[in-house]
Amino acid sequence: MTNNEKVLSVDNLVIKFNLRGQELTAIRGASLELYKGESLAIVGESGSGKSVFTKSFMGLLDANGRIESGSIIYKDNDLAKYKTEDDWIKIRGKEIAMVFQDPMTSLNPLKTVGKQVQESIELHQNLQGEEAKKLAVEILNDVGISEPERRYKQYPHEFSGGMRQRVVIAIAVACNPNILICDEPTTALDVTIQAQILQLLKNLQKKYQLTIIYITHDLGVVANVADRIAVMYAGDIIELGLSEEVFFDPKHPYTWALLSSLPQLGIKGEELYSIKGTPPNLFKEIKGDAFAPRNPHALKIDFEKRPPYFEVTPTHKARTWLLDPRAPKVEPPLSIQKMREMEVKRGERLE
Ligand SMILES: Nc1ncnc2c1ncn2[C@@H]1O[C@H](COP(=O)(O)OP(=O)(O)OP(=O)(O)O)[C@@H](O)[C@H]1O
Repeated sequence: MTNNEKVLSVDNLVIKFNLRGQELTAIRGASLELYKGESLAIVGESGSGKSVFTKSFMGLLDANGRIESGSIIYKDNDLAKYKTEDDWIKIRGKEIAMVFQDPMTSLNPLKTVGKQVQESIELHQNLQGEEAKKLAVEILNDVGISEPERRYKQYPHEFSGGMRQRVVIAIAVACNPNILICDEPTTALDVTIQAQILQLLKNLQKKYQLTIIYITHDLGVVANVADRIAVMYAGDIIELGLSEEVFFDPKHPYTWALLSSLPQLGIKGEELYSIKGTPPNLFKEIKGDAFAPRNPHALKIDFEKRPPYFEVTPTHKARTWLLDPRAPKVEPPLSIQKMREMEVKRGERLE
């Protein structure tokens, strides 16, 4: 985290969808503060609400969705109250931009990639024609596209998947946004290219002073790029902390489960941990801790009352009754304890 200046404050956000006359609560009172220049990863399994949560910052909820309550404060404005496209035009791209998983859905197949970057510059920055073109070539170069002048004139189908994702990132950067949301930006790519794209985003973050939100279901992917991690479960952020706090001292049993299921953390002889059961039905009201039915350590109160956030450190908090001083002491799974021991030893070696 580079400083304490807040760029976005989300407070108690509730988002509902209407589906064939029934109501689904996708986001259940989630709060988050985003600081200038940081990179924050939002992790959680499919359906936990990562996309809905972040799409609401750009007015991109599907037509059957609505913000029921809560606020999203950006530059003294409450985006949760924005209703019209005229309102959102001022935010989308210009202030908050998004890079989606599949580059083909964001690119126009009928326009050269250079033109698409240039149009983004013309729309969002005060530059036109040759000047905009010059900057477009520069940005293509910045995102690691070699021979940018030649490639400017090519069409998306002439690029590989990884190169297309670089173009999509170039278009987002060309809007000169404050916040860049990357929704599973590397899922569709193979492992080596994934690492290159993450490194590229890291470099661009510095150069363009971006605040980045990474959305992913794979904690392993963001281990090296995120300053902070927010863990999402059933439409709420259940743990939030600096990356090393969430990795090496996780407190919520769901975070334990998520971390233990990473193949790279598997311990020889110990069966790979998998999260049993299914996420809760979001059509129904959730009582207590949403993870309780799947939590082998659940207490009676977990089924009755939603846990508040308990502060672990000034930068780390988790919504679990296990952190209540009256709770019995429960040790995290062996793989988590081992990982922590390894980190402590590594720290001692470095001292
Ligand atoms: N238009 C919609 N209508 C009804 N329900 C929706 C709609 N969009 C999203 N949802 C529901 O909202 C919940 C959160 O979805 P969301 O896409 O944010 O999850 P996610 O964590 O991003 O998952 P994934 O990793 O699969 O993208 C899910 O239960 C999903 O089915």
